[in-house]
Amino acid sequence: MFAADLVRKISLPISIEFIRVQSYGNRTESSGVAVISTELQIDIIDKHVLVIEDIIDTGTTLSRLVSYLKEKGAASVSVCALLDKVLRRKIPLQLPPGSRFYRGFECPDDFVVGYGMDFAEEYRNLPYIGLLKPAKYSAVSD
Ligand SMILES: O=P(O)(O)OC[C@H]1O[C@H](OP(=O)(O)OP(=O)(O)O)[C@H](O)[C@@H]1O
Repeated sequence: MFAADLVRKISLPISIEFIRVQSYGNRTESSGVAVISTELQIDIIDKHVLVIEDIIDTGTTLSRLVSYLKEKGAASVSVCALLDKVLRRKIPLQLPPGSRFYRGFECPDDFVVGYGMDFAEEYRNLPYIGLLKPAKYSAVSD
C-alpha cells in the first residue's frame, strides 16, 4: 500500500517490480534468514533502483535484498522505508556508493500492523497503521 501510494507521486518514467522477501513466517520474531521467493523479472543492469519498504526491523530483509540487487548489476540501490525500528537493528544498512536512504518515521519497538503490514497474514488491509495488542500474538507459539 505504501509503495502504491508513493509511486503515484513520482512523475519520472520508471519501471515497477515487486519482489517478495520473507523472513517472518507467522511469528513475531525474524527467523534471521531472508528468502527471495520471487525472482526479478526486469533488467536492472546500470539502473538506479529504489527499494520501497513498509518497515525495517532487524535489517535482515534489506541486507539480503540490497546484496541481490547489486549482484543483478544495479548502478545504485536506494531505500525508502515508511517505518524504521532503529532500536531493533541487527544488520546495519550498507548501501552502494551513490545510493540514498529515505526514512519516513522512526518506529518504536511495538508490533505494528495495517497499511500492508501483517501478523500471520492478517490486518494488511487496514487503511491505517495500528499497534497489535500483545495478547493477540503472545498466544502464538514460535
Ligand atoms: O528488517 P527485517 O527484520 O528483515 O524485517 C522487515 C521485513 O519484515 C516484513 O516483511 P515480512 O517478512 O513479514 O513479509 P511480508 O512482506 O510478506 O509481510 C516487512 O515487510 C519487511 O520486509
